[in-house]
Amino acid sequence: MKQRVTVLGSTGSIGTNTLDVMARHPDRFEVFALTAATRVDLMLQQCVQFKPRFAVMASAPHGRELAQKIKANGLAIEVLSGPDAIKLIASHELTDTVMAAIVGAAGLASCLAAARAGKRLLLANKEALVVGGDVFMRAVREGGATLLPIDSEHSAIFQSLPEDPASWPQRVEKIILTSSGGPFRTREPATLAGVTPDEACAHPNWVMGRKISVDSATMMNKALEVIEARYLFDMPAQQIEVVIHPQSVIHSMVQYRDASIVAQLGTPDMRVPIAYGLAWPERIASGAQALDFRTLSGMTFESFETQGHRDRFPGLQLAWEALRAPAGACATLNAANEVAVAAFLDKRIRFDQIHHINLETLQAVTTSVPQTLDDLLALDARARAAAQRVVARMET
Ligand SMILES: NC(=O)C1=CN([C@@H]2O[C@H](COP(=O)(O)OP(=O)(O)OC[C@H]3O[C@@H](n4cnc5c(N)ncnc54)[C@H](OP(=O)(O)O)[C@@H]3O)[C@@H](O)[C@H]2O)C=CC1
Ligand SMILES: CC(=O)[C@@H](O)[C@H](O)COP(=O)(O)O
Ligand SMILES: [Mn+2]
Repeated sequence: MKQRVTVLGSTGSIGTNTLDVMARHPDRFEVFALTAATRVDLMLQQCVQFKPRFAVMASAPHGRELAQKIKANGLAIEVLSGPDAIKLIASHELTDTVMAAIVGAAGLASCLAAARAGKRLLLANKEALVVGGDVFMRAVREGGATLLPIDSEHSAIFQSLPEDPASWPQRVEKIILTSSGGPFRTREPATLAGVTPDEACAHPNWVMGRKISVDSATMMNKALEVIEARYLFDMPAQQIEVVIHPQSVIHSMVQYRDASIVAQLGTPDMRVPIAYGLAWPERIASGAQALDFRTLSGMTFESFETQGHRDRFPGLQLAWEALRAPAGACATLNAANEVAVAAFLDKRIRFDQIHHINLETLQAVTTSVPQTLDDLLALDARARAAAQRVVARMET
């Protein structure tokens, strides 16, 4: 029987790559539902090609626009709108697999719904786990969901770990996350105040959405990934390390107690971890090119402690600081960062101010240990309001 897949965030970079992989295997996969926020015309094209049972837009006006176009094209697809509709199809009894590819904490509620409904949950939406933390992982356990990482580093780690999670604490010395260093790896820290959103989004190796691209440029992406690894693999924060590897060939590594290191390598193409998640434990064609070692010019590594990286990327350290604080600190950090990145992309603040907003918000918001989705959403809202106040002060 075919896997019936729901793609949350189907119009984004991960969403379109997911549909690309699925289209290569019509015998294995069918699209059950698609969701998007603003790109109605792309959603319509996807509906024409994949004929899902449901198409969901995040807001009612976009839902109405899509419904008109679906009707005009004579398609028999049910159009819904709003966050509750996204939750509904993420947990629908007729879907087996949910690709979580909404950007930001906006994806948290649908991830939790899929987890509680026991779905095979393919997690690209790292912010949902950073915000959800233990609440998220509890929902996965209690719902009996299968959680598979899509983030390239976490897919690499998952592929490099032994099959039995019970053996990880005894066997694993540490996790080594690789980071490209982004577009500003060699840039003088003092000049970062003047960079534009387009410069920040010009990632040297990966083509991605604008929010994650800015995160790569500040290395907040790696901070979020440290927190993501902490929860996904139940790994103490002090056993997670970051090394700068500008070529993005090694996607991450696991170091074992005997000093052996196991890594996953490949060209920088998200269709590889997506195909792995869709087919796991099997392997299927992804459409990506394999590495050609005869033409690979080299692999290099830089310590975070050298070449001014600490000054260039002050945000990375916040991951370990947030993980040392009460659990809500990770949600606060994420909310601040989402607000700061949006303000930078809107040209309301400078690039170097992103870190100051994150730091100040972390200091301003007192955190507790959230127990429920409502607790998390309330904390997220409080942290966003605090971050907006810092942005407003910086704008003037
Ligand atoms: N891109 C990549 O290579 C990687 C991405 N990730 C993670 O995957 C997630 C998606 O990233 P990416 O694909 O780059 O992002 P994009 O910005 O390209 O896509 C985001 C998707 O989410 C939808 N969306 C945005 N806001 C909302 C909302 N409030 N409610 C519902 N849907 C919404 C968008 O709809 P619309 O476009 O219609 O407005 C779009 O479909 C992020 O968490 C990112 O960190 C992780 C590893 C690699
Ligand atoms: C493709 C992917 O998983 C991104 O998170 C990517 O890793 C970004 O690269 P850097 O954050 O290492 O620059
Ligand atoms: Mn990543």
